[in-house]
Amino acid sequence: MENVLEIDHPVVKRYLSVLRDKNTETAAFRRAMGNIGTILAYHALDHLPLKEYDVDTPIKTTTGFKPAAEVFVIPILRAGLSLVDGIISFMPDAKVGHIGVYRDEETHEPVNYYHNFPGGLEDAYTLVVDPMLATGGSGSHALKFLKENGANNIRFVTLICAPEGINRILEDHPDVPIITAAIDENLNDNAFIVPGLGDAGDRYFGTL
Ligand SMILES: O=P(O)(O)OC[C@H]1O[C@H](OP(=O)(O)OP(=O)(O)O)[C@H](O)[C@@H]1O
Ligand SMILES: O=c1cc[nH]c(=O)[nH]1
Ligand SMILES: [Mg+2]
Repeated sequence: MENVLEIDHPVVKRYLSVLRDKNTETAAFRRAMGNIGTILAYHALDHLPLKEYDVDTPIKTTTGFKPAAEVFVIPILRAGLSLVDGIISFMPDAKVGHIGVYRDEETHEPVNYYHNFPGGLEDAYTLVVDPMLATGGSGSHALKFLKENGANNIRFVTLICAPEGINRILEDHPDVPIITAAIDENLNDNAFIVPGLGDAGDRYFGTL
């Protein structure tokens, strides 16, 4: 699918299996999220623009590279926080902003309750992060809000997607590539991803 990268890697498949397993305890769930966050970041940053500069090795001067844009990581609270440690361990000087969106449990519509973004969204290379892309309502809403605040170079980083959520983002935000570890079957009557992993925020924070 154009604009969608579904990572196909044996180690990712293993971490995903740990995350999906309802018997996985909080500590192991957190570890797997952290490790997979790093792999997602590796792929999400594979088009990060670079600029050249001179590096003096002990032997001679050679060409070095540094990002031509600042990297911003914007988790959608709460569950988006679960991937942040893994992402910033790969990109330690990324700036982290926050957007709070929860999905109303009855209507499934997104509700925005908080935001705090670093200055300079216009020029940043921005990763919007949420492990679950279900109906796509929360993700689409967060992307619209970020664009209204100036962001214009955005990637959506997610662990597990439903086809419904992918279609929603592709339709509402055709300029935003999606990086994911899995595209699952569909949504159930409660708009949960099938087979999914259940409620990512509750499992990561131990609030089940
Ligand atoms: O694609 P959607 O249908 O909008 O569903 C996905 C959203 O649901 C979950 O958040 P939730 O509302 O459970 O909030 P939480 O992160 O605080 O647990 C998840 O982390 C996404 O943000
Ligand atoms: O499957 C789902 C859908 C929305 N939010 C989750 O945490 N899991
Ligand atoms: Mg939740």
